[in-house]
Amino acid sequence: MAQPKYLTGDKAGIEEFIDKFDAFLFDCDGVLWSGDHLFPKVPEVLEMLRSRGKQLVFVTNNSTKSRADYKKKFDKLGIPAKVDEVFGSSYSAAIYISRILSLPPPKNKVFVLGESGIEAELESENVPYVGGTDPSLRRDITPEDFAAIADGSMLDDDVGVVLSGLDFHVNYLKLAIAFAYLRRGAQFLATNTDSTLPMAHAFFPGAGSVGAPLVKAIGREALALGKPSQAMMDAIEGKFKVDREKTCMVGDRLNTDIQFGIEGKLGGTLMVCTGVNSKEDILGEGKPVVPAAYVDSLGDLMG
Ligand SMILES: O=C(O)[C@H](O)[C@H](O)COP(=O)(O)O
Repeated sequence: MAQPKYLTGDKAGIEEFIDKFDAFLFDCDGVLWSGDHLFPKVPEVLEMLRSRGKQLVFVTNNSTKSRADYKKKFDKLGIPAKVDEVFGSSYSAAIYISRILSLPPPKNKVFVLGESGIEAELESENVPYVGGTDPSLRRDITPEDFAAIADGSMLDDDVGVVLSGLDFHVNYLKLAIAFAYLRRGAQFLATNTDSTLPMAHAFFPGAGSVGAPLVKAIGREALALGKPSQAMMDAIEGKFKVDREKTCMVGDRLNTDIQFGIEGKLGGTLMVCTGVNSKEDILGEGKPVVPAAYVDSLGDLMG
């Protein structure tokens, strides 16, 4: 497998690389920022690409925020972006449920293991849901709960899907309810299955780690609708009409972002080393996923 091209400090190489593409799909956590800490020169890079007529799409697996929430974050961090340029895993899951799965109402209700970003995107697609940020579920399970889950009186007969995402309020009660729906035959979906969440320049359990207890209990994986799922790439191509050959995926995580671009047969992939993976993960023989090029940090594209 060809070695990736190192572009940091290579002005001519950067120009040549950028000129190959009309569109850039940007991962967010680990590429643009860590939490609320913007990496150096990110606004300048995005502005430079826009000034050269490039189409930008922000493709994030972080299901805690809706597109509107991300637009607020971009504004707060001084990043020029339009809400329609954001395509998150919650939106991808909502589109899949409403337009692809499209279970016949009323059996299309979703039990959410996740935050308000998922709820907002389900609402944007008129998909009914329960669970999520419901405060009545943020408590210890009781003997009465065990009985009511077991006899079904606590469950909603219209729930046909369990959607698992990054949930900062996960607890045994919510897992027990989700598990009960899965045992009743509900479809098992995940916004994404990232093992870790890059935050505050460190790593924390990711969406995949939050949903792992359900995978263990039910004995099967969820269908993930975030990167590297090609259902997400197809939805992005359909919405933004990008030419895959002239599109580049920019990411920090090999097994989601870069794999997403390679499996999507995009014209190129660029890894930045400010997030999950580092250059040691892509240099040398026998590496499973290798980007076309890499830089130390996104700001290096300013040459
Ligand atoms: O655990 C997660 O959900 C992910 O680590 C996180 O949200 C990834 O976000 P992205 O890097 O795709 O913006």
